[in-house]
Amino acid sequence: MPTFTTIDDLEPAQRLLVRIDVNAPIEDGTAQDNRRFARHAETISELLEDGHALALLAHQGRPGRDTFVSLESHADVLSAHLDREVAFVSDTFGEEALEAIRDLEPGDVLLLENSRMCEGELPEEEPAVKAETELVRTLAPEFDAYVNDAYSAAHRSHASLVGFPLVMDAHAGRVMETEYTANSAIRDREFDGTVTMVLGGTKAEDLIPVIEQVDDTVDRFCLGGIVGELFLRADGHDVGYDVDGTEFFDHQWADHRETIERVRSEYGDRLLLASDLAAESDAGERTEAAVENIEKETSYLDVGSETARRYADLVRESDAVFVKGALGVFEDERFADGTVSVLSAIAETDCFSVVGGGDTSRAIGMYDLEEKDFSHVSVAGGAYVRALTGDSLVGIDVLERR
Ligand SMILES: Nc1ncnc2c1ncn2[C@@H]1O[C@H](COP(=O)(O)OP(=O)(O)O)[C@@H](O)[C@H]1O
Ligand SMILES: O=C(OP(=O)(O)O)[C@H](O)COP(=O)(O)O
Repeated sequence: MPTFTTIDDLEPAQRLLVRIDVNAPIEDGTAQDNRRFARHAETISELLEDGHALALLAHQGRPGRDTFVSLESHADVLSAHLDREVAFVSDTFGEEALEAIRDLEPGDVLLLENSRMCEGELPEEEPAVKAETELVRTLAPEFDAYVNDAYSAAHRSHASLVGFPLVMDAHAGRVMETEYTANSAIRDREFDGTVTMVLGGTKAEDLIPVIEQVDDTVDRFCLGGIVGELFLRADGHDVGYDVDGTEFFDHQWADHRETIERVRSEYGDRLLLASDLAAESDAGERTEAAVENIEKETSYLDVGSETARRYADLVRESDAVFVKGALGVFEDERFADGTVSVLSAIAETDCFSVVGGGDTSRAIGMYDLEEKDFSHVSVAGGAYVRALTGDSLVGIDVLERR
């Protein structure tokens, strides 16, 4: 049972600072809808119905990446889900933001600018240090209470997530509460039979520690995506290198090479890698190659069809399956085979299954799969896998410590 308080414990009609996580895929500078908007919209609606006035705090991307953009378009996506206007101010805690915050009336909702554009939000530091940042010190006195609904970012010790609970009344929102309950139940559960974990996506730093920490529970790991390509590089294949200006591989390889090589040699056959990969041909079509024949200058965008079938078969034989991260760029139909084959195989069976990741869980809606065919679909990625390992999440720790 969680030991944090929730929005049920709020006094009526308060001025609330609500941390949500609408970190989303970006196309042409604009936020694309993912499941996070709909889930947070439910918390927001409930708070508005209770007569609160809300300022929403959120982040998008990381400095230096293409996805590091303003939250202006996020306000539009959220407005569509809420069926009411979400005002936006292109400032987080400066004069313009404070003016907009002070104008809030009960029932109003205002989205503040990307918190990662503020000094002090990043990097990861102790909550007590974050509580001293200008962001926290300026915004806290403007509100009666802080609500953290951003479960999917709760593994980050950033100011907007861990600073406020140290200096003001703070509660968990509905997404925080439901994800915490679901993911803790998974963590505490014992499984009979074969447990498979499918790991992909872009963030090796989040996934590699997980492999070692869930070692007792998980029988085999099926790897794909950028993370899988880094492991293929460790096997000496010509893949997992940055080409065409991509910035996925070389810095992750520099940071995690030793761990990747160690995990690869320790886990041997329990760690399954792609035997073929798919890329885009000059004619714009999907083309495939066995890993022995891949070329260093090609950008690979999905596992190949032989690998997709093999992973899907392993999923069908499993009693529990955990997925984090896509096996390819599923947003493009040509490169969705790996991800969709695995998800469809899960949906066909009655195994216990959890699919996590803000991007990955989006594939369920995009490819006409139904949420009811999965035991739990988490809007969190890194936070969910960390919770699976039994590690606590700092954003929840600070709520519990209150
Ligand atoms: N080979 C690849 N090249 C580029 N992007 C990839 C590749 N494989 C997977 N991806 C991308 O990984 C993203 C999901 O990764 P990530 O953000 O780490 O996971 P999540 O948000 O689901 O936790 C997908 O949007 C997908 O496009
Ligand atoms: O999308 C997120 O994480 P996820 O991709 O692991 O689900 C969170 O918003 C955290 O973002 P970050 O991984 O840039 O710190």
